[in-house]
Amino acid sequence: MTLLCVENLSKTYASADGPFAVLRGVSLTLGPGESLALTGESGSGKSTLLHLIGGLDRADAGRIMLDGQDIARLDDAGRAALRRGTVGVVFQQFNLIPSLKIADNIAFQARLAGRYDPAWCATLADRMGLADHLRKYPEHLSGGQQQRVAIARTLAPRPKLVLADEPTGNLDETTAATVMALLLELVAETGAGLLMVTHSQVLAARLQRRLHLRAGQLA
Ligand SMILES: Nc1ncnc2c1ncn2[C@@H]1O[C@H](COP(=O)(O)OP(=O)(O)OP(=O)(O)O)[C@@H](O)[C@H]1O
Repeated sequence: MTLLCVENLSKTYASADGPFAVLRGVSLTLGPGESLALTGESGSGKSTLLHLIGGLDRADAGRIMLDGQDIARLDDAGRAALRRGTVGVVFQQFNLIPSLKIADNIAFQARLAGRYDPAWCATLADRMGLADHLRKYPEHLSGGQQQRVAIARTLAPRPKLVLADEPTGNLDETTAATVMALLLELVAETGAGLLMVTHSQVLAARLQRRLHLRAGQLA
């Protein structure tokens, strides 16, 4: 089954100069285990598209089928369940919870989703090189370590689809490469689909497919 099917999606924002059509009939599909890079100039609507797919915002027209469900037809509880368990999101900002130790940050999303698996969380921490940091708080970790925590947290509930928005944009080149390699490796192992926004052609080339967003449409 197709994991994600986006059909003819449109989104218009109100601006001071009148309505601004960010997305104008965007369609794409993604299967389980597939990875897709989404590139496009700044302001081309990449983050908007990711937010719509993640159920964080609503489209004006078109349809998003995720895991066989039309997400526009879900009620609030259904959308919340989708955001917690089916879809995992990694942003450029790490968004860790400062008052929670690393172990609890990693487990947070999975616990919310009722899918906490201690052995899998331990594996993620291990693979991410975080095993020695589990009792620390986020402020005591480097940027690269914090982003690895954020990725582990996203993967902990075993989402079927991972949405990543410039996930290594805040890291230096070497750290970014390491973190990206881990992300790709673990996503591949879980069999999730990956849709990643990036400005980097080098990163985009590491994914199986690539789409470019221009003037609100995909090329
Ligand atoms: N909530 C909003 N209200 C009004 N306009 C918005 C809103 N969110 C985004 N926009 C506008 O929509 C356009 C697309 O924004 P978006 O963040 O999706 O672009 P992007 O391709 O992700 O850009 P970047 O690569 O710089 O992150 C921009 O012109 C932005 O100003």
